[in-house]
Amino acid sequence: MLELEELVRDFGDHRAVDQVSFRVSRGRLTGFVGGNGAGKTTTMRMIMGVLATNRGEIRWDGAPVTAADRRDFGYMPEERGLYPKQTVLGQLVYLARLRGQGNAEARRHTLELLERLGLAEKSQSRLESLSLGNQQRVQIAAALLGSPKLLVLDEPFSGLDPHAVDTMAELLREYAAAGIPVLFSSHQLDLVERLCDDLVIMASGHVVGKGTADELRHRDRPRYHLVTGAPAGWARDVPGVTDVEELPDGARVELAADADPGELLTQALGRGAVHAFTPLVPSIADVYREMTSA
Ligand SMILES: Nc1ncnc2c1ncn2[C@@H]1O[C@H](COP(=O)(O)OP(=O)(O)OP(=O)(O)O)[C@@H](O)[C@H]1O
Repeated sequence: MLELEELVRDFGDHRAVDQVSFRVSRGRLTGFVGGNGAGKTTTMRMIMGVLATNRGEIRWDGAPVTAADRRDFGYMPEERGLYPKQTVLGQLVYLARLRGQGNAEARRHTLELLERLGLAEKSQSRLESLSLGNQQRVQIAAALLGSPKLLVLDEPFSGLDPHAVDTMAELLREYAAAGIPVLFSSHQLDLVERLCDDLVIMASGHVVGKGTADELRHRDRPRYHLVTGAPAGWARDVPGVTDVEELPDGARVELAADADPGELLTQALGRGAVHAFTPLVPSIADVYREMTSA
C-alpha cells in the first residue's frame, strides 16, 4: 500500500501541494481528479521522487519509500519522455532490460503488451511516425514494463479513442485485480466514476474529498425528484422538508437526515396523481463540482 501523509510542496512562495494525505491500497484503482493546477502532477512527481517534498512522508508498505522501491514503480509522467526517433520495440525492450528483465523475457513481454494495446503492427515504427493516440499507447506500455508493484499514471486516458480507452481500462482493472495499487489522474469524470474503486479529489493544493464513489455520493440530506404535473411549492410545508426547488411539473425536495420520505409521498398523493417519486443520487461529476466550487 502507498500512503501519503501531509505532503507539502512549495514553488517559491506558492504552495502547490498543501498537507495532502491519502492511500492507494492493494487491488484498488484510485482516480485522482482536480482542476488544472490543483496539484495532481506535483503530488505524483513527489511519489516518484522526481520532485522533493518540503514536508510530509511517503510510505510504501508501512516504511518510508526508498529509491529501490521506486525502481519497481511503473510511472507514466505528464511530460511523457520516450525517444521520438527510436523504434517502438527497440526502446521498450531497452526500458524493460533497465528494469531487470533478460533480453528474451523483455522482448516477449514487450511484444505481449504491444499486442494487447493494438500496436503489434507498429513495433518497428519510429515513435514520432505514430499518431498522438498511438504514441500515448506506447507511453502506457512503457509504464507497464517489468512487473510494477505500483502504477502511477498521469492522465493515461488523454488523447485515446473510445476503443483504446476500453482496452486501457480493462488492463488497469487486471493490474488492480492482481493486487497492484493503481493511481491515475484524469479529467474524464464519467470514466473515473465507471472505473475507480476509490477517488481523491484535489482543489488548490488540498484534498477536498476522498473515499469510494458511494461514500462521496452520500449526502447527509437525501433529495427526491417529485413529479406531479404541477409546481409543488406546497412541499415546503411538509414536516422534515429542508429545501424545495420548484419545477414546472413538480419539485426537487431535500429532506432532513431523519425525515420520513413517506410523509412527502402521502401528502403528494393526497393532492392528486404522482407520476414519479425518485431519490436523486448525485453523479461523481456533481460531487466534484460541489467540492471544487468554493
Ligand atoms: N516546476 C514548477 N515551478 C513552479 N510552479 C510549478 C511547477 N510545477 C507546478 N507548478 C505549479 O504548481 C501548481 C500545481 O500544478 P500541477 O501541475 O501539480 O497541477 P495539476 O493538478 O497536475 O494540473 P493539470 O490538471 O493542469 O495537469 C500550479 O499552480 C503550477 O503552476
